[in-house]
Amino acid sequence: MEARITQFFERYIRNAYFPEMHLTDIVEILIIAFLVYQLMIWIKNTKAWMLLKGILVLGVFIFLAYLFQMHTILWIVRNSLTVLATALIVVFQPELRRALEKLGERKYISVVMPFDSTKDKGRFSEDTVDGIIDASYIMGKAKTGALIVVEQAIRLTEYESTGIQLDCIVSSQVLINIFEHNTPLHDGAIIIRNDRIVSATCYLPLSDNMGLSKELGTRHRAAVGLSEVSDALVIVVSEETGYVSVAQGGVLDRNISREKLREYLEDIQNKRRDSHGILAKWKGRLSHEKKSDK
Ligand SMILES: Nc1ncnc2c1ncn2[C@@H]1O[C@H](COP(=O)(O)OP(=O)(O)OP(=O)(O)O)[C@@H](O)[C@H]1O
Repeated sequence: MEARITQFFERYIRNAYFPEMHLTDIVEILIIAFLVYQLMIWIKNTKAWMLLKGILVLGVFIFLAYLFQMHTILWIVRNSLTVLATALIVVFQPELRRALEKLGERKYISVVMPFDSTKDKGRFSEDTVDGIIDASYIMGKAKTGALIVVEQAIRLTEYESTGIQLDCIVSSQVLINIFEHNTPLHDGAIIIRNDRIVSATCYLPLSDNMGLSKELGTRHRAAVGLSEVSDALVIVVSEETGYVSVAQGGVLDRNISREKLREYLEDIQNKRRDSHGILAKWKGRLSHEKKSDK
């Protein structure tokens, strides 16, 4: 028995090829695993999922053409590959742009440059935070619909220009007044930059995330849509339910409490970076995915 085991080890284990592992190999594997995971999330949350299914069907078709040696079809496929690659870049231009913008976001830059001097400066004041929170919950109670965009590092000039330019200090009274029914500025979204409202009645891009609840209408889709293509924090007050929700990074956190909204706002004010850093957001994203899988 012993001899057999030794023989087995001699034959299979000793001759087996174990590549030499270095620390850089482990780091490389971790980076690739992280990138593949991000790619899978991206495919799941964008129109890439439908496209992937289309590509699979096309792949099966090409395979059959290859199997049955259909030369003309294979010739067409060979000659249109470059056009297809260019078409993919054009179709995914907004998503690719967003991915590059995300890389340039300050949270990643500050990992590389820990001495970033702007890190501890708040983007907006406590008064602005209080104004947004008070207005959101007063409007929620009165079932007044609202869409409030809080700009961060990425400038929202292209969306700002779809609305009416304003230059007004944020306060709960002004916000409530803007979203009052049957007033000229109540439709669409307002954009807040630092402590000022810079535009109202703005049109935001609608999300095509198929995972969003069917009971949500265009106001919520617009909030998620903008949060997918920018780093903005978007607050939605539902006219139907009075719920206050927040969209950030393509994820909608529905019916949140005052305290939670304050956490979101203080987080982007850069005051709570330690407890709400990249890791915490990652954990939050995982739990959101678990919830939406149910
Ligand atoms: N693309 C958009 N950009 C900005 N605002 C939008 C956009 N689409 C819709 N809205 C706003 O949402 C309003 C319509 O909301 P709708 O009832 O369709 O959405 P909802 O998500 O069901 O919200 P609610 O719960 O408040 O009813 C519009 O009157 C407009 O003010």
